[in-house]
Amino acid sequence: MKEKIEAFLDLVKERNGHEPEFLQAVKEVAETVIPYIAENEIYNGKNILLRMVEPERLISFRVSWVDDTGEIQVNRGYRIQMNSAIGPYKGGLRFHPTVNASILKFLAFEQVFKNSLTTLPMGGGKGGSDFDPKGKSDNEIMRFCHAFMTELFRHIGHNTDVPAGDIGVGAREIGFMFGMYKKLNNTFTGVLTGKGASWGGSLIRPEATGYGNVYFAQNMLQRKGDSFDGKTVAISGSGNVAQYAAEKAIELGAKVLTLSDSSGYIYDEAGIDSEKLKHVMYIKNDKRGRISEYLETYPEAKYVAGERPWSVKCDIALPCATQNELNGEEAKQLIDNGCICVSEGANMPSTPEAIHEFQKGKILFAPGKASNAGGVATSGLEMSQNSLRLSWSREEVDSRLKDIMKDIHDSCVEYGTNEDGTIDYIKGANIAGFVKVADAMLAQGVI
Ligand SMILES: NC(=O)C1=CN([C@@H]2O[C@H](COP(=O)(O)OP(=O)(O)OC[C@H]3O[C@@H](n4cnc5c(N)ncnc54)[C@H](O)[C@@H]3O)[C@@H](O)[C@H]2O)C=CC1
Ligand SMILES: O=C(O)CCC(=O)C(=O)O
Repeated sequence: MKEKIEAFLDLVKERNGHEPEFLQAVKEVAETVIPYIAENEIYNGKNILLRMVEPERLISFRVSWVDDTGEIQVNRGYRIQMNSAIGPYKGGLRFHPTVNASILKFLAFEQVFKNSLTTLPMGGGKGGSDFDPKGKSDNEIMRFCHAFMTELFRHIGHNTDVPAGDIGVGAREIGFMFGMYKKLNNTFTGVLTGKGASWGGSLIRPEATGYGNVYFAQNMLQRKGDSFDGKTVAISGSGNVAQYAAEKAIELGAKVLTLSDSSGYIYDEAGIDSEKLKHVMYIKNDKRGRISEYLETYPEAKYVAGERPWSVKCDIALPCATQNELNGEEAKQLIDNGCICVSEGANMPSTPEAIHEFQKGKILFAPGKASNAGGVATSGLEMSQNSLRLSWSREEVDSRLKDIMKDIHDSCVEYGTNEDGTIDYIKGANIAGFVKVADAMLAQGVI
């Protein structure tokens, strides 16, 4: 089996050798899915995984725009349409200077499995730009988003490809892009999700990824007779996912100790309570400042520049910032400090070495493609509401989100139970996500 997996990975490497993040994501899936394919006759000899690692379409385009000084800026835009076997391409747009084809291909590949896990009919895609929103004025953001959409619009549509937010793309950017799409197409459709509530957005979508991650962790803990109540929680990031993971953890009786950004982390020993979290939301969402500014209002907290929060003693860790933000050494430190559960809010935040430590330590570990699927699931619910021309209440959407996260958890248990009764949530998520897409691909023939 080892040789089979290596031969497959060598082939993928030959074609994508310069794409380390993509190869990392493929390796993690191949290690669990290839043995499953070998055991299941119907998938044998069909090269399904080889087809799944090749995007159906990869679009790259120039985005020219004028900054506030009158200078012309040029960025690169992308949309990766990875797999449409079970529904229209669906997945976020990331605006960050590190964006490149490797990062977007890893995200699009993960998205295919994640969307399949949600039980909703969504294929997988991802896109974005190497545009850096940091320090840009609202007008510059608007001009960039408009310029980006003047090309993207011809590749997407509410039945074709439905983008949404990701790092650097929130409600403000979705608004600007939706406006330009509507103008160019002269149609008001649910072509993007994450829209404002008064113009087609779903309640709870902003909260959904962070809440969903905590619901997933809650399911893992409940299975062991445990809960969030009274637990200490370390969270990385301070953006959309981190903020709402913190909100839900606090609501469930946990004490949130940390938040971070790319410059460092804050550690508040007394706990970041609801009021303090509101202030974080003001710093990050309104002022668009740095997490270190927390100390201007709460000087009793500590700020550690240039570090990540994983040396802080905690019961539960929720990495909610970005890929490869938790390495093997940090994973060891978390376990040595008594951490019992790691649930990924970000996409692929744990390095392979970190995952190895979590598995060796036999602690609860949820891979992002399962635990952060609440965001895209609620995007799926936004698409349903748009089609029905209805808006569901907060309670209705939240209750569906909870049910979906429980279904995803239970699918992971179904496909990921080891002989000793422990659950390999990585294996469970990969196989459960694979089966639905593979069955659809088989039914649709070689296309
Ligand atoms: N927004 C959503 O609905 C979903 C987001 N995700 C994933 O969650 C993660 C966070 O996304 P959002 O919160 O939406 O983005 P955001 O733009 O709202 O926040 C990103 C956060 O990550 C921090 N960050 C970025 N680069 C960093 C670095 N190199 N080191 C440390 N911190 C860094 C930023 O300072 C910020 O706090 C990403 O991995 C994203 O792909 C996953 C599922 C859905
Ligand atoms: O809601 C969506 O379509 C995008 C979510 C996303 O980008 C993700 O799950 O990583």
